[in-house]
Amino acid sequence: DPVDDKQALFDFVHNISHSTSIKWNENSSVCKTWTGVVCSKDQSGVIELHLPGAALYGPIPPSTLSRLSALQVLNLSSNTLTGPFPSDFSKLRNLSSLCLQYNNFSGPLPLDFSVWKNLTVMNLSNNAFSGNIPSSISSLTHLTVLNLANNWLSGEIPDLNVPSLQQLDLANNNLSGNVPQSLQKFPSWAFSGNTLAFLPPALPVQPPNSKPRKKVKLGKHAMLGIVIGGCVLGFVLIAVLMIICRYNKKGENGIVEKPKKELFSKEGLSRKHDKNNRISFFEGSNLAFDLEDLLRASADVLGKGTFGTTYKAALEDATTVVVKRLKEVSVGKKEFEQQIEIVGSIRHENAAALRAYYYSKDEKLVVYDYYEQGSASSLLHAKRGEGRIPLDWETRLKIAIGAARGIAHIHTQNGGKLVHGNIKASNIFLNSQGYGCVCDVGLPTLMGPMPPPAARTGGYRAPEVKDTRKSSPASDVYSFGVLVLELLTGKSPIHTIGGEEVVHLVRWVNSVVREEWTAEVFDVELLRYPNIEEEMVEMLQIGMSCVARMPEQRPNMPDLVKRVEEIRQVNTGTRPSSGISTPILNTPTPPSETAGPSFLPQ
Ligand SMILES: Nc1ncnc2c1ncn2[C@@H]1O[C@H](COP(=O)(O)OP(=O)(O)OP(=O)(O)O)[C@@H](O)[C@H]1O
Repeated sequence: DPVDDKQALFDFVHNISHSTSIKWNENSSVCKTWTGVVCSKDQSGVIELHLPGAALYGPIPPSTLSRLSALQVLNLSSNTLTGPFPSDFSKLRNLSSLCLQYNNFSGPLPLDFSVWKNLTVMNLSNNAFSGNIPSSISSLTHLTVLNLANNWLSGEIPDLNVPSLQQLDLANNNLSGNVPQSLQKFPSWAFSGNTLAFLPPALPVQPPNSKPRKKVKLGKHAMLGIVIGGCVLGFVLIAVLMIICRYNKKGENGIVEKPKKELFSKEGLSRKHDKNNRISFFEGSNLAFDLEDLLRASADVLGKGTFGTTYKAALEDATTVVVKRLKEVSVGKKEFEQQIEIVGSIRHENAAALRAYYYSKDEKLVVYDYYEQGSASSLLHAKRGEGRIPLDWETRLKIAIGAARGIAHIHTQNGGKLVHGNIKASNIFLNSQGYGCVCDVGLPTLMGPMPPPAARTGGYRAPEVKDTRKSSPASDVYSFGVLVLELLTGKSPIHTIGGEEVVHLVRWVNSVVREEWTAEVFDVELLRYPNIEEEMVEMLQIGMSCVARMPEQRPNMPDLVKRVEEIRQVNTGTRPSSGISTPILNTPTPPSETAGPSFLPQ
């Protein structure tokens, strides 16, 4: 056994609060029996340490793990580790994979990443790291995965020109400025939840003429020509300026309008619109503007989704709306209008009202109210770590109840033929009563065939759905189930664990429940609320029934509404007084998914 490494691990585990599942016996072989420890072939040193979800709590004791000089893989994800990034990790020169996601680390990232020359996977997401992204990351020439999402990182993104990089996620930070050219190849969701611009490459600056210029003597005629030419140009410029000033004067009062930030036009919203095409408003929308107003509105990009770019637009009359610029609309104008009329007529407190639309050859726009509090996704995942306001159980319950009611209502529309087709946490907002409210109804039917499940939507999409246009009520139920599991676990439908390993939330929940570690599935943020154990377990059972592999085994929406509404009523007054004990439920695994990885090695 590597004696020094064994001692280092011992010092670590004795100085940190941890779960009882770490069974490290001093008298047994560290290489053969210690949970989560992997040694080199010749057993001369510990090369991997995997302790995800091991209830590690507090700062990493200094001079413990940093003594594992041969360590290559360190996975301490999904714990409650706090404090700054451990500075002594700089001694772990052989690290190739560093996974500290889903903890409460805070403070700046280390300045000098060049010490970890072999690093290929780095996941520091879902912490409270702040400050800038260090440019020294570009010295990591083997880096393939970089995930810094859901932190408090700010400032500009340095030009991380790492050719080996294959996966990048910087979403939900406070980053600003332009996305460097070298990173624009990554999908836009990797940058969402920041204030970033995707600017085209700057035009190359003409190199100064290397040849020494010859001094040319100008003759008298040439000088006269230049003076006259200069005067004419001056007059033209003054005339143009006067015309511009006149044009900008408003009415009689002579006030010149302030220049506006016309992001729509900058982003390329076509000005070649057909004069005959007007924005059509739906009943009760209280909005009145035309395309010109929209073009003049100052707009911020909220994100780029499956259907196009979404903008938050502030109109001149101080109204704020959300405008989706749909790309790849495959249906013609008539079909578009028929479909959009169905969606636009929906009025339900749990379905976001479609306020207006615009259809022309070049542009297709849909307009919604702006939901200030953000989506269930941002409430759940943004800014994990210190300084975050946790999403309480009451709100999660209300999100699920509202979403269920909204989806159930959608399924009754158009003679029972309407489906949502894209239920996901980023499409659920909070209505004025704090209940879930479903947005983006029916958009998939307007689009061309969508590509096979991309990482961002795949986690919500029912296994039988190969093309988003072919969604069904049962596939909406599946997506709702994933949303429920996301609300319970605080984890995204697809996330990485151990860096290289992609985890499907549905499989993970199934495997944890099967292993009788049910309490481990719940979001640590929920553990602070007393007496909600039974409610969470009920919700878990609901979520798991929705994600059954076979569509016919899933419940229908009206039944689901009843079940989620009953969670509170049933448990009122009968809730246990204690916290969570393990195991609290031993549910037989539904025949839905194959087993996936669990958080702790057995
Ligand atoms: N009405 C709205 N009010 C506030 N934020 C919104 C609104 N509609 C969308 N957003 C936010 O804007 C961002 C981009 O939305 P968009 O719908 O384009 O993409 P998405 O939800 O990430 O994916 P998808 O296109 O598959 O729905 C998301 O963060 C979303 O939550």
